[in-house]
Amino acid sequence: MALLAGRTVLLRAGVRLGAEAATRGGNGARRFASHRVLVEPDAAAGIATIKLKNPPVNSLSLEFLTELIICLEKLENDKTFRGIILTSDCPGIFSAGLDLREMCGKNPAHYAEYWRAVQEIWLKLYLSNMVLVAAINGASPAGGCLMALTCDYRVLADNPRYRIGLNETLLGIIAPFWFKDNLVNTIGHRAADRALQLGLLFPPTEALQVGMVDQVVPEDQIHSTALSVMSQWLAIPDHARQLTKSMMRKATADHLIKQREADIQNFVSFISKDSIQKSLQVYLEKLKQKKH
Ligand SMILES: CCCCC/C=C\C/C=C\C=C\CC(=O)SCCNC(=O)CCNC(=O)[C@H](O)C(C)(C)COP(=O)(O)OP(=O)(O)OC[C@H]1O[C@@H](n2cnc3c(N)ncnc32)[C@H](O)[C@@H]1OP(=O)(O)O
Repeated sequence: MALLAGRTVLLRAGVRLGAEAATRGGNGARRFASHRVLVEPDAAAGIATIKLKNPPVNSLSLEFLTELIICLEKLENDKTFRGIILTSDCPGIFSAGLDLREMCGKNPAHYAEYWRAVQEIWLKLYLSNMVLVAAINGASPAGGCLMALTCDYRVLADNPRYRIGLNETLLGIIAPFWFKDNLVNTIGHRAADRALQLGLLFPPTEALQVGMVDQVVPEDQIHSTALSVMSQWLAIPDHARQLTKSMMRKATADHLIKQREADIQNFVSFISKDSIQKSLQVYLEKLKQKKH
């Protein structure tokens, strides 16, 4: 069982926490990994590196999101850790965003369950008491970008194929208001207005210019840079940093929390429309045919 938004929910079949590996790392810290979320703890430094491993593209399926939510809950409750580095184990891809197959051809109850999990991961990451550094080592569209935007600092590997942004309009869908709020808080209103309407995916140089990421570094330096940024952030006393983070983020998170059920209903009715289903299917088909 896992706690989702204060409710205890049964994990769907297939998400078997019993299948977790729990071993001790070299420094004595407990190392745990589910199928798709690898955690590399450095207890001495108080840092855990989370590696997303849902090949081929780290799309955020319901099962993957559920594993990630559980992993974050565990880390948040473990006083050993003060910081998380969020990165990918899939070469060239940070995350392809929400799993389009969860939003196509399913029933309203499924859409509602899925959307609640999407809200939950965002709230968990955005309101985390820990320092979150995104080491973005691959393409990061839509929901992948959103995950990075929840972090306190973003380092992007310098590769023109690693584009980042909220490209929802290109799929014929709309970024929800809380995706938009998170983006506005990061790059400002004018840049967000343009980026959202055009569904812009920024290559590294432009992402840095617009403020979507804080640093662009050669690919082989991404982890060392994330570690050095982390040590700078961890030098700040936790209570002062955490209260400041909460002061900066609470209003944005409360905006969603207050409208959570209405947001789920909006999503379900929007995504169930025939025209939206058609757009998503066409987009998925294009992705599949790209290779042929
Ligand atoms: C008024 C009320 C409003 C309420 C709100 C309403 C709506 C909001 C709803 C939703 C918001 C959604 C946000 C999202 O995150 S949507 C997802 C957007 N993601 C993308 O556009 C990325 C698509 N993928 C890519 O561009 C490329 O795959 C990528 C650059 C990531 C990697 O390229 P690469 O060439 O390496 O790999 P591919 O060959 O393209 O893909 C391999 C394999 O994976 C499948 N796939 C890719 N992305 C997804 C995905 N997001 N979901 C599911 N599956 C994906 C792809 O089809 C290939 O499959 P196969 O051919 O091997 O079977």
